[in-house]
Amino acid sequence: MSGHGSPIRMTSRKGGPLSGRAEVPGDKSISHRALILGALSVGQTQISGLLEGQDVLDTAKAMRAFGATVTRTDEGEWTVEGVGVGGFAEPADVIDCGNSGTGVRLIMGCMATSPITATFTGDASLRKRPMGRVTDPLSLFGARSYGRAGGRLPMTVIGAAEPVPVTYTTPMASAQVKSAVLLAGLNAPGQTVVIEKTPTRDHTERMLRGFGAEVTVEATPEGNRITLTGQPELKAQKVAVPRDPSSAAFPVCAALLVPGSDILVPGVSQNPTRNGLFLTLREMGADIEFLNEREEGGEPVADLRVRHSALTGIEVPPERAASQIDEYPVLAALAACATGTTVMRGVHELRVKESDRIAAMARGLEACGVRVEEDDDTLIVHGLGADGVPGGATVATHIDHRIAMSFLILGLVSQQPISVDDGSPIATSFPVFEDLMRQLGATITRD
Ligand SMILES: O=C(O)C1=C[C@@H](OP(=O)(O)O)[C@@H](O)[C@H](O)C1
Ligand SMILES: C=C(OP(=O)(O)O)C(=O)O
Repeated sequence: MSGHGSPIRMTSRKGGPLSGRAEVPGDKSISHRALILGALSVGQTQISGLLEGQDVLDTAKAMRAFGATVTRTDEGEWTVEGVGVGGFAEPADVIDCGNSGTGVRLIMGCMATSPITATFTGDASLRKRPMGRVTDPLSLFGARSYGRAGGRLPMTVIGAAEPVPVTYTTPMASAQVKSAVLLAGLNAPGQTVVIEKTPTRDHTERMLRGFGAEVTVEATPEGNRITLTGQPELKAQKVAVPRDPSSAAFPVCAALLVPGSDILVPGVSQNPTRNGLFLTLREMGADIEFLNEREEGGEPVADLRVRHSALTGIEVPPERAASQIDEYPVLAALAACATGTTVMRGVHELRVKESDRIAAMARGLEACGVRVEEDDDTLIVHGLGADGVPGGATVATHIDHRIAMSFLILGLVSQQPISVDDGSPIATSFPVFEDLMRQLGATITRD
């Protein structure tokens, strides 16, 4: 049974300014996709800068179970010897995707149009998350699935022996759903179409093109219409993974909050489907310079110079939600130290992440002395100003890496230290978080 190791209680407290370079690891979304598309290609894909977080390591293990050869060199490069589109073997055992929604949903997509059966599970957090959002469209290709009530893991997917192509409008803004449909479409004859009302991260489309698939994107009144031509031969590639903007968010917000700080965060992806937080922070008054803007691995990147700033609460435009969806927890923590109120609407999707992130942030902030309001789709944080957050609480993280990191950042400026009951899930996305923050000068300890 998939588990979750012993809890690691962690505490952060006030200290001096942060300075230096924060070299955050590779992008998690791109890392999953590089392994998956490598496995679906012919030849040897070479990946540099892969995020070696547990979520991605679980995807690497899954790709081996479907027949790909995945290896790591001593220099930290990864290679994937692929089996080609339609070449997946039936795994001999249950596929355990750990804590990763991206891993399980994308992998379900890419096996659903092959005549094989696979059973998926995950940790206690992933087993609570809805899978119907991917198995519903996968059934249109001819796949069948059997899971627990509410479309929960463990779940068995029986791939379609004679898949048909699909046209599907995603009912929620989700790159995981979009990607699952496109990956399933790879092994269906003809054209598979995904229509999304709100644009979501486009790494699957970019990388599919990079591996040789034909993918077109057309803006229509209904939203983006993405068309994939099925059964291409994907060719192995060299992939350079840019640094993860969702991980960069933590040192960036820490530097904005801690007086006197001045840090450089190099090589961070600035893909417009991912950069919402940086726009929001600037509107709040953040001093962030975007230096040396360039292209790396098919993605726009920049070096961010971030200095301590006085911040003001804002109303975050709801149409920006998809482009900063994973950054709301740390934004909520930062908003607690702004002057005035920060209103975050259109954020219902946060309720079905590793935890219910609206509830987890609201309860944690309240425990730290911050007034919040929430409804199904909204989180409102009443800022207490730069030195105003009392802290002095232990916050429940609910097996959610981003909740843990967000409160450890808040503890760097609250009047009393803040503890999290379990920092172990941080290793799913940002295994070097503690070391990196300590090197910048932050005081974060394991109790
Ligand atoms: O496709 C991806 O790589 C991701 C999509 C997002 O999830 P949704 O598709 O559920 O919005 C995001 O929250 C997740 O961290 C990564
Ligand atoms: C939501 C996240 O990941 P996933 O859905 O892949 O578990 C995240 O990393 O914040």
